[in-house]
Amino acid sequence: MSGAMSGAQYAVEAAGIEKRYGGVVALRGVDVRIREGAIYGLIGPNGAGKSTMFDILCGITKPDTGTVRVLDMDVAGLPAHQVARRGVGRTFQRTAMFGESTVYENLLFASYGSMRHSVAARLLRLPVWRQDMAAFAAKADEVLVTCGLDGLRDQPASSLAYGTQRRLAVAIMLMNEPRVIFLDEPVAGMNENETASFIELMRTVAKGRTIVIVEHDMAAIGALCDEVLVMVDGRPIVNDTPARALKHPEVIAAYLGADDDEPA
Ligand SMILES: Nc1ncnc2c1ncn2[C@@H]1O[C@H](COP(=O)(O)OP(=O)(O)OP(=O)(O)O)[C@@H](O)[C@H]1O
Repeated sequence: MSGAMSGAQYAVEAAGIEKRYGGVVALRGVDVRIREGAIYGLIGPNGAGKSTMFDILCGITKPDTGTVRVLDMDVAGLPAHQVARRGVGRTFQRTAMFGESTVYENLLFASYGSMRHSVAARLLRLPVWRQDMAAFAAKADEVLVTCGLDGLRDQPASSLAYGTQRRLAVAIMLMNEPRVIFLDEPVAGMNENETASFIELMRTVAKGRTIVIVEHDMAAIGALCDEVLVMVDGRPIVNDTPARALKHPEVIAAYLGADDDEPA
């Protein structure tokens, strides 16, 4: 692997990651170091091991071998829900939300886990409940504006256009104030305008956060990422800026050999 960038603080550090599924070797020894504040892409042809690596970095899949630290947590040794509670957010390819509920209600549901009040406090409208709800309302207002959803708060989630639903998925994630965000193919299925507006949103959201993206859309990767790791056949090939990584001879050869993506 060549061209790794230097940086003092890493939000994500994984070393020696190996993973097998029965006889299939998905990852053959992958190291990743992602600087705090970076927008970092995992790319490569189909079957390269990107999704497996991504799931390992955010704690959903456990590696067979290797260590993973995110925000100094030992992610490989923690249950996924604990990782999620400690500053790590993730969106999924299939949008996870309550379709019949409004945009605002979806934000409220996402916030219950971090609220302090009991059911009794809510029923009795005790001060602890009022404080939680005031904090929620302030946060929700901020997140709705950031995500361009402030005019849509009372709309059922299922009535939103696909690209807007994806922005709601980001809003839901932002309610828990993640410091590291994992985005799984965020612009897949979006039209050109939706993609452009999503990229704009990600630039805003990236301020003060680290973002890790798996994405097949190379234009989106080029527009967003400071740095990419190109994986081929379970191995890291190059870690560099998108423009330089996509000129690497092994990367060009790997994409030419695949029938799915084009590297430029
Ligand atoms: N749950 C699983 N069971 C068996 N094999 C798996 C499983 N998940 C992944 N694999 C295999 O591991 C390898 C890496 O898959 P992975 O999905 O991580 O690649 P990818 O780069 O994300 O591919 P794509 O771009 O097509 O999503 C592939 O050979 C895949 O078939």
